[in-house]
Amino acid sequence: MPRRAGAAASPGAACDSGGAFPSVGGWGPRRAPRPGPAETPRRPPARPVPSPPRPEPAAAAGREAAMSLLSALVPLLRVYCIGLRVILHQLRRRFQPRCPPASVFPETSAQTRAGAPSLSPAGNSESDGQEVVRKIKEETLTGKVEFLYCDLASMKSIRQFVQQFRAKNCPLHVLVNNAGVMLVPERKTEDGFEEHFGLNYLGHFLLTNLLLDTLKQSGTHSHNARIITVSSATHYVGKLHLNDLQSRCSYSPHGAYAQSKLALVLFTYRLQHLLTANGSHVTANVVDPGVVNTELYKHVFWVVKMVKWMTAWLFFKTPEEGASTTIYAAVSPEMEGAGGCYLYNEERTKSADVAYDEELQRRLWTESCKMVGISDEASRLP
Ligand SMILES: NC(=O)c1ccc[n+]([C@@H]2O[C@H](COP(=O)([O-])OP(=O)(O)OC[C@H]3O[C@@H](n4cnc5c(N)ncnc54)[C@H](O)[C@@H]3O)[C@@H](O)[C@H]2O)c1
Repeated sequence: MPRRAGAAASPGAACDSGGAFPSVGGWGPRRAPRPGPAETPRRPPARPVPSPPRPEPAAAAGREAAMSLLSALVPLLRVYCIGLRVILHQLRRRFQPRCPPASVFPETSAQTRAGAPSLSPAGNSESDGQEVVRKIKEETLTGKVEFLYCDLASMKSIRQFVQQFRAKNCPLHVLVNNAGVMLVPERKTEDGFEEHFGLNYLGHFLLTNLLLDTLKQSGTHSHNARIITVSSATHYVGKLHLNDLQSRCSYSPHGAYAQSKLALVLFTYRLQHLLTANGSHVTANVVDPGVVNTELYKHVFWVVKMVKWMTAWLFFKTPEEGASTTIYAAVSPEMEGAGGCYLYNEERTKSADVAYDEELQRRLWTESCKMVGISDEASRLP
């Protein structure tokens, strides 16, 4: 700072001094030689230009620390506020008399028990994946379940997964973009992206785009292929910083998580727009599971962890309850042909206003294509 202030003052002083520092090089206008002392016309002495007050280094550092604290605190409070609102809503619903959610998924159970669809749970943990495969096989008596490794924090791994999947020549009727991390400390993915943005958003952006041809070939007029992307209520308080998507200027884990979830909503709406413009038999919807008792909270502050541990049975949804809207979006006959919806508690609802901003959707899409290295063919479409 002091250097900048000094640098700014010098040229001004030079100009005002009426040639105290005459131009000698080629850049400034040539001037007549300076008159000698006898001929010097009487001019009032040049007034020194007051340089801007220099901030004390300690004060500046203090102000900077306060600003960065504030930029971490605001997203934190916003995320906790929206979390509390969702919890209160869940609690009210829990004690409301409702019809049992019985026959929402008759198709699924029939299909899976008959062994019709094959499933490819994908993830970055071989042991967890094999456990999922074992459970599905146990419950559905179908052998067509195979775990495929895919690390969504690595563009290379995503490309390898897609290659492996395509080599199987299987149709793809439902793609669920579910993986996510929350409130991780500031760190980068293998490709150098901020982890929330890189994994939660860009990973799914690339995966979906690479699988789009297979999805288009699998969907039909009466049975559209479906893309379901799991977002979160935190998107309502998210801010998309198009000029700083990697949170380089200031990092807040809460802000970064909320931004990644808002990006997923913007992405889904843009994707649906492009699919419709293309006449594809594929739909894209976005799901908010609510506040669910899962491993997602492993990076929260220990006090919050304690509170969660004591109260989750009352305030949080079980993983099964949390998954129900995703399953509804994936198989419900009511959702056949419906795209561009934000679903919460198995109902269509409104997402944040900013998510409907088509210009923002378009700009994010273009930027994302550049980041993951795919061509933005959509840029030619309206
Ligand atoms: N739990 C909640 O309260 C809540 C609320 C809103 C939204 N969500 C969203 O629901 C989704 C599922 O989260 P969850 O609550 O089941 O949490 P979870 O931690 O139990 O599950 C996250 C999943 O993501 C997978 N994953 C993490 N990193 C990965 C990587 N690099 N590559 C591939 N897979 C990876 C994990 O293996 C795990 O299966 C997330 O997108 C999350 O943001 C959860």
